[in-house]
Amino acid sequence: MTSDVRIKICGLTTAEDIDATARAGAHYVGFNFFPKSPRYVDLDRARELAVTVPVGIAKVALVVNAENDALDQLVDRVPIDMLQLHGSESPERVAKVRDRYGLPIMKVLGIASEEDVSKVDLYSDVADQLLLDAKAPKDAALPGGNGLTFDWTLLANRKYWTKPWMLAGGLTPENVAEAIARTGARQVDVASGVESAPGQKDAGLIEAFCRAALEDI
Ligand SMILES: O=C(O)c1ccccc1NCC(=O)[C@H](O)[C@H](O)COP(=O)(O)O
Repeated sequence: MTSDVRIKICGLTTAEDIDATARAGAHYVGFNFFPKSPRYVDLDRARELAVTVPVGIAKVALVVNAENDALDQLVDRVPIDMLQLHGSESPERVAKVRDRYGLPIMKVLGIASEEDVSKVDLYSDVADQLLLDAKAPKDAALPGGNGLTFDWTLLANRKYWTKPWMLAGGLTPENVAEAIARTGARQVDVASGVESAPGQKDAGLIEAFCRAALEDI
């Protein structure tokens, strides 16, 4: 028996990554357009990869506080299905991006406290999905993809949320089943937890992650 948990593998950079992710049964692939990331792909590379993604797997573009010019080029050149806003975009900015491109928006919230969790309400009317990730440390070079978990008990007393949400932050093949069981997440996202080195995806780890996430426990 497999569960109905949906899986996003983020920061794919090669054709082999796409192949491994599709074979493992993931539901979303993420392309990272943050230039400082070890997972960064430029528009040409992203386009080459995106056109090979099997139908039925959603192609997500991860951007950080991107301006319209950059988003215009991205959306024009790369056939994506969803935008992941991973910066400090306000609810107003999220609404504007959604209106301008007509694409579903996944807004990321960095979580380290109850107050951070309460921000879900601020974005529920303007985002199509929310991604709850560990808040990056103040001195971190990257706003995400740091392999850090957050305190999952912060999600225990949440009220009913109206939009689908995804759990991220430090997930691995070893802890993803526990994370799902403890938080009730129906969607999970991983970047560094399925890599052999920063930015290098490992097909065996992708397979193990998906198997563990889809296992009914
Ligand atoms: O992965 C990156 O390099 C990155 C850079 C800038 C912003 C976000 C980034 N990753 C975001 C993701 O979607 C990750 O999957 C998420 O933060 C969880 O990362 P990890 O803890 O490494 O699984």
